[in-house]
Amino acid sequence: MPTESSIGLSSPVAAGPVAPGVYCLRVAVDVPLLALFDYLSTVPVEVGVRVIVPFGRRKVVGVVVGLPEAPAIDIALVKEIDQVLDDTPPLSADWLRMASFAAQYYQRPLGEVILPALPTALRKVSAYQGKLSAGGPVQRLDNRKPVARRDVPPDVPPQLNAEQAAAATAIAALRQHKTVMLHGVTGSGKTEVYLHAAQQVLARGKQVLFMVPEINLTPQLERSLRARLASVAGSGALAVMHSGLSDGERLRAWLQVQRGQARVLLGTRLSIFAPMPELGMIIVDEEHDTSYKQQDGLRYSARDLAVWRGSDLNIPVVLGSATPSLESWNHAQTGHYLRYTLAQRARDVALPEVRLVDTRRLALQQGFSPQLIKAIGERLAAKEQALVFLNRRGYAPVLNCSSCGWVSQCPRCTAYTVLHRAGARRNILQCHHCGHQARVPAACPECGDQDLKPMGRGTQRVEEHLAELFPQARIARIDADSTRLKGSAAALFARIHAGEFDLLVGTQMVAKGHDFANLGLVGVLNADAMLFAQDFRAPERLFAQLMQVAGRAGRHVKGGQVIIQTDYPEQAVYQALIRHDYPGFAGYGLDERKAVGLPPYAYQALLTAEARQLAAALDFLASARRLPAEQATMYEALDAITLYDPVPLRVVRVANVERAQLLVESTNRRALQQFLTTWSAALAGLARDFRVRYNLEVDPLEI
Ligand SMILES: Nc1ncnc2c1ncn2[C@@H]1O[C@H](COP(=O)(O)OP(=O)(O)OP(=O)(O)O)[C@@H](O)[C@H]1O
Ligand SMILES: [Zn+2]
Repeated sequence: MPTESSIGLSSPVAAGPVAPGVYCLRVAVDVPLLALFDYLSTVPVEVGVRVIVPFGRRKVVGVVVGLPEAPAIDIALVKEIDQVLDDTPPLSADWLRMASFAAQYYQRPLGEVILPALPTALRKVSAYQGKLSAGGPVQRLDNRKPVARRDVPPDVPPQLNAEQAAAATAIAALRQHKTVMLHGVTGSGKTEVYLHAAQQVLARGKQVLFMVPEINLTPQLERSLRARLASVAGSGALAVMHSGLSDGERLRAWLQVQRGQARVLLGTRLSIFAPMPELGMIIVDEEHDTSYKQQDGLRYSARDLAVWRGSDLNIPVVLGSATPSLESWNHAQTGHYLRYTLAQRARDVALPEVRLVDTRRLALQQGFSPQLIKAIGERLAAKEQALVFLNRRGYAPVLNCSSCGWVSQCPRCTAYTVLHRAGARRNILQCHHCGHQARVPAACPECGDQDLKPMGRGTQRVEEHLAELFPQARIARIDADSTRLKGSAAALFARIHAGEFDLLVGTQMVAKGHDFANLGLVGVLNADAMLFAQDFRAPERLFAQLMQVAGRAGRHVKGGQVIIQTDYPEQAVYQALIRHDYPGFAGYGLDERKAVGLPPYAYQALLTAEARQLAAALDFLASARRLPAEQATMYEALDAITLYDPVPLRVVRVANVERAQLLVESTNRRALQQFLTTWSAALAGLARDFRVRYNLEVDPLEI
């Protein structure tokens, strides 16, 4: 019973019964390919309502997306729905428009967009039927005692400086859609600008969606938001949504915003799909951050969807960053986005001095230059905190036999295994690609020599060195390993902010957003690793990362300093950093992209195939590449499209699966979209023939 159209919503107005007392519903369910199916109902049901329907031998939850006059197939074959779920308001027309746009743009069936966006309980048959369902998840939640109110005493907002005031006033004055880029150097007080603009939107009775890249940024921000917004919108006006919530917490937040009880939603990328009936503004903080891109399932960019949703709802969207993505910067340069600049730090402090230490001719002590060691010592003596940044977790990236050259390798991946300290005396080898773990061999598996040595260093080893160098210092390590448990990142950051540590060692987790009050020095180790990465966005990302981490220094204390150790001090990235020159770096980057026709001057899609054997993946891609020339409908669009040769991924094998990719490019976004729609429809059948798994990613961030 699949219908003809796989996407596209029909009119929400009931078409009237197909027979007396019988209504036809078009329902989206979470299955691949044709995700819309027709059902009959004996009661009229609105578009946007969830229903339980029979599907094959199962029952599933679906969402009504259309009310056709007649089913697309023989009515005798059409089944009846099982149950109407009316314990939440229907998904609104604008919400469904966004889902439909995302489905079209990212080449996914509508049902695979709509249903995964809902809290689990709202899309689970067992939550509604069976012994334990007790009136359904919404009623169960509503029956429980209300949540403890988390009142935070109101704070006194600082007097905005002139740049902040200009930006906040201009943003708050917008009464229709405009995308505003708030380009503010690190510590320039972008948060205050958001808060002031948001307050005014709330005062007009609207809701605000405030997006941040990562969960570990939310506690600090959550507190300021509660403190600041209580007076305008009442306490309890804030809901928080991120992937670290339990199913119940997520459902609660969803209902609070959908019912309009919560006026502000603070959330990570998934919050772009929150139902907000009175949405009046969307704020995307650190808009350049790659966490806004979902990396599996529907591979959407929450930032891009935010701009789309804002335009669809005709409301302003604010994109804030010290280092905007080149895509967004380009829009600002061409006048497509409004731009406000905060060039000064908000407090009475200057941007930190950035110093490059040329490590080519230096004797390093366990990876540290004498300059960095001296600088750390001085900060500690002055009772300030210092941070050592190294974007590599574990003890050492590889274990090596010094007599035969053996290196520790993952048996399932084309990658080294990383040496980790798993306890006081216990070391393990761990693969960062598939999670595979192995004991550390007592002797070299190749030659039997016992002299196995860790090569290079990760955060654990740096922590160990620092403890030797500065035995008095209280050291905290912040990386994915030290913050694995739920809530532990928030707890660790709380202790750091409370001044319980003198020295911090961390990966990019510490780089973002945090307003450290007592941090005077940032030291950067091994930044060069990213300098020569193949990905064309690597320099942009390195610059952003270093600028962000540098920006943690000297935010409240004077004389902040950043020391970057490098073998390539003359590189453009580093030279721009010394000058804090984002516009210069971005201008240079955009010129380069333009010269070779890369985004934002071209649009891309990436077809990735996975198979047991690389050859199968490559064969599939080669056939996929030939398809268009063989099919007349696709051939027409081909003029504007470039299909590159299929190539193996850099890390070819992960968990015994081999991977290859095919890049599709066009300077014409619409042509690319048209092409992808026809092409992706044909790919599914092809993949079945070749027995490969594949995914098609639009606007890929990594190639
Ligand atoms: N007008 C102001 N007067 C005094 N202090 C201010 C003012 N505005 C903001 N601040 C303070 O300045 C500090 C930096 O602000 P904030 O964290 O918002 O910077 P940011 O622009 O988000 O920086 P980053 O991009 O580095 O995260 C905070 O401690 C904030 O409380
Ligand atoms: Zn592995």
